[in-house]
Amino acid sequence: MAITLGPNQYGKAEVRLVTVRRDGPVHHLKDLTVSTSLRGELAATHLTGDNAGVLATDTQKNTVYAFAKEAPVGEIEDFALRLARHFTGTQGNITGARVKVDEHGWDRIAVGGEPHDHAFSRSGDERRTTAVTIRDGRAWVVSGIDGLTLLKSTGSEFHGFPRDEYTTLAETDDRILATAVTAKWRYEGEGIDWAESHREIRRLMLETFATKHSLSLQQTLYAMGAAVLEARPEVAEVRLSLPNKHHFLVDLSPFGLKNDNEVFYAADRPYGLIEGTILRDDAEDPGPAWDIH
Ligand SMILES: O=c1[nH]c(=O)c2[nH]c(=O)[nH]c2[nH]1
Repeated sequence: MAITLGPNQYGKAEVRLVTVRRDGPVHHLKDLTVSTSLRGELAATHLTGDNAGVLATDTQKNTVYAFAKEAPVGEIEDFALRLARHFTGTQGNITGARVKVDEHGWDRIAVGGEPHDHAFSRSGDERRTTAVTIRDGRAWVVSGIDGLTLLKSTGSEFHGFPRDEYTTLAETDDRILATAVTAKWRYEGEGIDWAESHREIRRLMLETFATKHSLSLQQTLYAMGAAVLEARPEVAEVRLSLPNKHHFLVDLSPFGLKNDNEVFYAADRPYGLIEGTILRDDAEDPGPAWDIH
């Protein structure tokens, strides 16, 4: 029985790339997931382990990040074409390349009806939620928002934290702050215009995220909940669960490129998870709180 190598390809899957183009105070965001896959004369590595023709998948990933800095990403079709032509044009044994790019949409957060310069909410994925509990004939309504992803490309710092022998995190006075909001708020009473209340609570949380200069996600969390309680008397308590969706600056210096807060690796895990409850101190106590959430 003869065994042969059939069709094969290799590449880096799902490179998470976020770029911020800074035109003065107005920032433009691109959020892409890029996958590369190369084909060609690759028998040697499979059959003998000779890697002379294997452009490392790590190099393919670096190329994605470096290309994002060397010229504006532009339309995803153009970006994919540039990358695919590069791989097939520079590696003698690579005769085919497939570059897939998914673009994730972001809308500018509206503040006072005007699109914000550097704060965005991701399109899609968001859900409006409610959980109603009847206990001893009494109704408790807890409504909320799930999967509302927000990002600000400046206006966020994190420093002053303790440094022990395990601390490596650099202090920063300008970072991307991104999160996916899970919010639950407990209503006081029932005769409420639920739709209007939801719309206004959402607006208050988004505007606060956009405009509050952040020294920590914890501070932003508190400000978002407090803004709701200050403006909406029908709400007794707000609970927020905010993952810190880290965006790491890509080190482009090995390629002779400077990264002025423009090219980021959007990590999906692990992530910080910041959670908290913001309460009105005169709110009625619903009893064991988790029963109604
Ligand atoms: O806003 C933040 N809060 C933290 O507690 C924390 N921890 C960390 O590593 N980065 C951040 N950012």
